[in-house]
Amino acid sequence: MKLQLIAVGTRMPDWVTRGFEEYQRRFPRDMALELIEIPAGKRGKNADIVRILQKEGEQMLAVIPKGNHIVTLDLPGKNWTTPELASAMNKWQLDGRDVSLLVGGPEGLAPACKEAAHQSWCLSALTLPHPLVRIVVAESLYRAWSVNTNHPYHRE
Ligand SMILES: C[S@@+](CC[C@H](N)C(=O)[O-])C[C@H]1O[C@@H](n2cnc3c(N)ncnc32)[C@H](O)[C@@H]1O
Repeated sequence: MKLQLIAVGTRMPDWVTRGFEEYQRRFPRDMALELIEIPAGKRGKNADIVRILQKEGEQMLAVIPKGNHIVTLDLPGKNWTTPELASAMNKWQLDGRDVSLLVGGPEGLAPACKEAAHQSWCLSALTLPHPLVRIVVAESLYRAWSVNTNHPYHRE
């Protein structure tokens, strides 16, 4: 199974890139974590946010291979514990589809992305900055993988 993290925002600060790659490189070959960055629309003074969100959403959905299982990162989503995330990951693997995880930009995800989602995952009741979300997602997925494979990274 492949994991695809589709996130709005390019040109991340160095600490974000390094933080994400720190976890990305730990994934095994049979569960590689790919990052696809979607350029954020220009948010000028009179920007049409509805149109910008819609365009970001279209770009996100366009890079998802047909048949993938789609999980949005969203505040109304499910608050998974690590064992629950590990169990969800097990189900994804049994299901046999690749998984696309979607992280929105400053105003969140486009309605079309929310509609396309099969599952929604909430990391915390706090709104987190989108650059940080990609690091937390990578670490949490790696931890879930370590639970499922009895790797010593996760300790109860
Ligand atoms: C700055 S937030 C957007 C906030 C926006 N007001 C909203 O309601 O979605 C950017 C993205 O980070 C992700 N995100 C932020 N906090 C999150 C959380 N606690 N759980 C899951 N995803 C979160 C979501 O994908 C969101 O679209």
